[in-house]
Amino acid sequence: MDEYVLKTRSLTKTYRNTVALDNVTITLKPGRIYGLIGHNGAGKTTFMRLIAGLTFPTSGEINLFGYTQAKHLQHARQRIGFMIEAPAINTSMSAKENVHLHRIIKGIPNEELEQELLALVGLQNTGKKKARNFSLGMKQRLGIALSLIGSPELLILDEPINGLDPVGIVDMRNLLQTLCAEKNITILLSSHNLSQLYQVATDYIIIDHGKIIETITLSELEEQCKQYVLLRTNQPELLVSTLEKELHTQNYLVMPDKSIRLFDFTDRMETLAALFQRKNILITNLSIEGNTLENYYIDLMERSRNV
Ligand SMILES: Nc1ncnc2c1ncn2[C@@H]1O[C@H](COP(=O)(O)OP(=O)(O)OP(=O)(O)O)[C@@H](O)[C@H]1O
Repeated sequence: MDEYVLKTRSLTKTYRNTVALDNVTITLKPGRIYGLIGHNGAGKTTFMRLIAGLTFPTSGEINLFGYTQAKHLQHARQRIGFMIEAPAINTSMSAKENVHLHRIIKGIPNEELEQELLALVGLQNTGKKKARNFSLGMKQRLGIALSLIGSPELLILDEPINGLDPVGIVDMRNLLQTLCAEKNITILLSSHNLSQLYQVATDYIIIDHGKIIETITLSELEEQCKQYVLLRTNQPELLVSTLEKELHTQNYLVMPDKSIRLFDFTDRMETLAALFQRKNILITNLSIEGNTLENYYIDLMERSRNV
């Protein structure tokens, strides 16, 4: 079934001399967490502002929950929540007062929602403390609580992790995963740092100079950045049969140059070295190889810029 929350077709936004977003065609499916990754100025905020209706496209189409026409789109936008640029909080008010104010503005009668949302984002015990005295992580979580007031099906968050300390990052990751898994909210969040969103997002959309240069799922990314033991020997057949017989693994590849990539035992180099010595296999290389996330991202950028 072709289920989707959002589809864009050739979405483009130009400012006077700048193409901020260039022919972006993507589909977001429900129940997933999408990481929009790109350097400063890549077009992430512009994309989010377009979807949220904060600015208008120069050309192209936005299809939100099946609606494309301007008047229907505006209605469909009631089903999204967003925190773009700074969280919309009043810093002279407490967390509870902020949530209350936004609930009233949105005309939502359910008062219990206030406490429920504060608990969800971990701010239920902040009492009268004013938001100006909150940590950045607390402010971000309050901003998310505000964007959840209309019970959105799609949540758009611009750099919610940026600037958080390690504890704040863990809290934010847990919150996002809870929202997706337990509240069934599809999430689109941006970051300029791929590793920041690693293990949080299920899908990664890499953007550069306004263009999507790659979309990749978490498992594909893990595959790309997989570590392996690189083995070289002049007895590759013997080595392979030893791996199978002694270590009971077939998780290896023999490369055209007869080197062997072993994807198991990456943390057991001593075991491997001892085994090959015992079996009198002369090893000329035994090292851990593989792309790091950082290298993967840098390579991707370089390749796209050289096209
Ligand atoms: N209102 C505007 N007027 C003119 N140019 C703009 C405007 N908004 C964005 N731009 C330009 O569009 C491009 C994309 O900007 P955008 O803010 O979407 O990038 P970004 O990926 O969100 O970057 P950052 O991480 O720095 O926020 C940049 O070159 C930016 O200078």
